[in-house]
Parts: sequence; C-alpha cells; structure tokens
Amino acid sequence: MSRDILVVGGAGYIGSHMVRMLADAGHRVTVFDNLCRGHRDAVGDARFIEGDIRSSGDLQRGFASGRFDVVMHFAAFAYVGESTQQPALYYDNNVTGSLRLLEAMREAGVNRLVFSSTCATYGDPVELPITESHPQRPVNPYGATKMMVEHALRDYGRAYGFDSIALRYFNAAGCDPQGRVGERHFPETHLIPLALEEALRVSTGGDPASTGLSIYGNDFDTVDGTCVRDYIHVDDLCRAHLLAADRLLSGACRGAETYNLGNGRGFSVLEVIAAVRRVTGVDIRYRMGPRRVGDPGGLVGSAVSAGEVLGWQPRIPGIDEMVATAWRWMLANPTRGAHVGNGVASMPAP
Ligand SMILES: NC(=O)c1ccc[n+]([C@@H]2O[C@H](COP(=O)([O-])OP(=O)(O)OC[C@H]3O[C@@H](n4cnc5c(N)ncnc54)[C@H](O)[C@@H]3O)[C@@H](O)[C@H]2O)c1
Ligand SMILES: O=c1ccn([C@@H]2O[C@H](COP(=O)(O)OP(=O)(O)O[C@H]3O[C@H](CO)[C@@H](O)[C@H](O)[C@H]3O)[C@@H](O)[C@H]2O)c(=O)[nH]1
Repeated sequence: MSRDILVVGGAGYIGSHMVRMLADAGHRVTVFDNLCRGHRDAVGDARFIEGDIRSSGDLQRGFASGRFDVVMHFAAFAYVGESTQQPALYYDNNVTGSLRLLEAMREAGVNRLVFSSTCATYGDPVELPITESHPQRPVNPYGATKMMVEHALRDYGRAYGFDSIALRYFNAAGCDPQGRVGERHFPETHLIPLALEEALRVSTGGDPASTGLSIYGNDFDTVDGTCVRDYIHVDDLCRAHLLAADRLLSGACRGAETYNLGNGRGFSVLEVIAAVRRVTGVDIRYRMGPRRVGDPGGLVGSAVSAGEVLGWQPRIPGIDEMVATAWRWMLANPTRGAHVGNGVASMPAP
C-alpha cells in the first residue's frame, strides 16, 4: 500500500538511498533537509522542502504541506571526531533539532517515527557482540546526543502515545548497487570512501606527494591492533527502515522500540584496507597515526532482534561486495558531485 513518508535529512548519504528505495516501493516521498551536509540533486524527483529541524517555523511549514503516515529522521551531524571538538554543534543540531521535530510532529498529529540511532550510544563494549540490552555509556558527544533522543522517544511513547523505532546502525557502507546515488561528504572522514579516494588518486596518477591514508591507532585490543567495526550496506539499512515503517503502520509497535542493525561480523581498519586493495586492484598506501579521540576499539553488533521482530536480514553482508558498490559509484562519479557539494563544518542559526 502506498504511503506518505516524510524523510528528514533525505538529501544526505543514507537518506538519499532511502528516498530511492521508498520511491521504488511505490511510496509518496517528501524530503525535508537544510542541505547543510546534503545535496539537492541527491533527492531526485521526490518533493523537496528546504528547512532546518531546529526551526519550529520551518517544521510547521513542512507539516502543513501534507499528511504524513510516517516520519523517517536521518538529519543530524554524525562524525565522532568532530563531535569531540565541537560538542555544542552536536547537542544543538542532534538534540535540540530532534526535540523540535518531535514537537512539530505532535502538533501535526503525526505519531510514527523511525529514528537513525547508532552503536556509538554503547561506548566501549563490555561484551561482544553487542545486543540492545548492552549498557549505553557513550564515549563521545555524538553518541551521547543520539542516546538522549532515544530517551526522549521512550518518554514520548509513555506519555503521548508516540510510537517510534530507533535503529542503532553500526557502520554504514557502500552505495546504491544501481549507481543512482552515493556517499558525498565534503570533507570525507569515513574510512571506506577515504581509502577508495586514495585508490582513485593512485590509479589516475594524481598527487604523488599525498601521504595516503592515516590509520587512527594500532594499539587497540583487537585482532591486529587497529579498530574493528561492523560494516553494514546502506541498502540493508534502508530495507530495515521499510520494515520498521510497516511495523509502525500495523500498530504492532506501541511506544519506543530499538533494534541494532549490523552484520555481526567485524573488520579491522587493516582488513578494510585489504578489501579495498582486492576490489580496486590498487596498492594504496597508509601510515600509522595516533588514536582519534572518542573511538572505541571494537564494535560488533548482534541484530538477532531485528531479524526476529522486523524480519530483517542483511542481503549484502560481504565487505568486498559493499566496497565494490562504493567503488563503482566513485569510478562513475570521480568528483562525487563536488561542484554542487557543500559539507560546511558549521552552520548558521536557523
Ligand atoms: N553513516 C553512518 O555510518 C551512520 C551510522 C550510524 C548512524 N548514522 C545516522 O544516520 C543518519 C544519516 O547519516 P548520514 O551518514 O547519511 O549523514 P549525512 O550527513 O550524509 O546526512 C544527514 C542529512 O541531514 C541534513 N541535516 C543535518 N542537520 C540538519 C538540520 N538541522 N535540518 C535539516 N536537515 C539537516 C544534512 O543536510 C544531510 O542531508 C544520521 O542521523 C547519523 O547519525 C549514520
Ligand atoms: O582516515 C581514517 C578514518 C577512519 N579510521 C578508522 O576507521 C574506523 C571507521 O571510522 P569512520 O568511517 O570514520 O566511522 P566511525 O567513526 O566508526 O563512525 C561511523 O559509524 C558510527 C557507528 O559505528 C556512526 O554512528 C557514525 O555516524 C559514522 O560516522 C574507525 O575505527 C576509525 O578510527 C581510520 O583509521 N582512518
């Protein structure tokens, strides 16, 4: 059945993949985004409202423009490192912005939300794989902001009959296998696209003075000392959102629920670089650098609950396949649309 879905932050990396998947599934999609880190052309043919979630006025305008069955909320700042340097930016955008969105939803009588949460809410794991009941003790401001929104969702569920599903993603990776959208962060901070940029640079004979990729620490208690993360394909994440929306619409979710989304398998930074070498055939260079503040050593998730309750299973679990989808997109879009990019490090008040 076709539904009206509001995708907040739909011009960003994961959001733009979601927009494609919703449209492919026959839903009517409206995107609300202030384009501070997203791209207007990533939204495709979907209806677009330019607005900031920190502005109640912008949100009222957005909700007045239609009736929405479900809201999917991707809008946030999402860099662990940046959050340790500029926490104010993160509390303002991720917490204040999300609270304004919840209030605007209440005012508009829309009470179904799928929220992008993160494994960064767990902090340093006390046991692996991490299940949803693992203690949440975030070790960086980014994780703290997402945990605060989860708490608000629980309280809204109890008090206001507000139904929500928070999906705690592990590390999003890859691009649309059909090559329609990709990952376009400026500057890029994520490991896989950075390694692929390096492969592209080497294979096209670019800047020989480049020092290559820096690995943030090799003294963690992991298989080879570098950080281990559970990478999950962006389309698998988006499919979980479709299933979560179905669950909300069926009335089966009452209050706030949370599910991990990961593959249950971790890869170290060195193993990711090895995968990038296999896929691209390029011997990319790297150097060992210091740890990045706020990085836990190993994060691997259990997504058993998402399987049991949502019926979700990853379809692209292999690291090489994930990397290959991102590499194909990068080869086809070597500048990643930088001419229409923005990606400013801060943004003005709404
Ligand atoms: N990328 C990952 O590995 C990952 C992992 C776990 C959770 N998440 C979460 O998933 C969501 C999407 O992540 P992403 O990697 O696609 O990020 P992204 O930066 O590519 O996309 C975020 C989008 O939100 C928009 N936005 C930001 N602040 C806004 C505001 N105040 N008002 C309106 N729009 C605003 C940006 O312009 C951008 O289009 C985030 O909430 C992030 O915390 C991401
Ligand atoms: O140049 C680099 C970039 C990253 N890393 C390491 O690679 C791993 C992955 O880093 P990155 O790709 O930056 O992702 P994370 O910092 O793990 O954060 C992502 O994944 C989180 C879930 O784990 C999400 O919540 C965040 O939004 C998302 O940015 C980490 O161990 C980093 O220390 C390096 O060694 N060198």
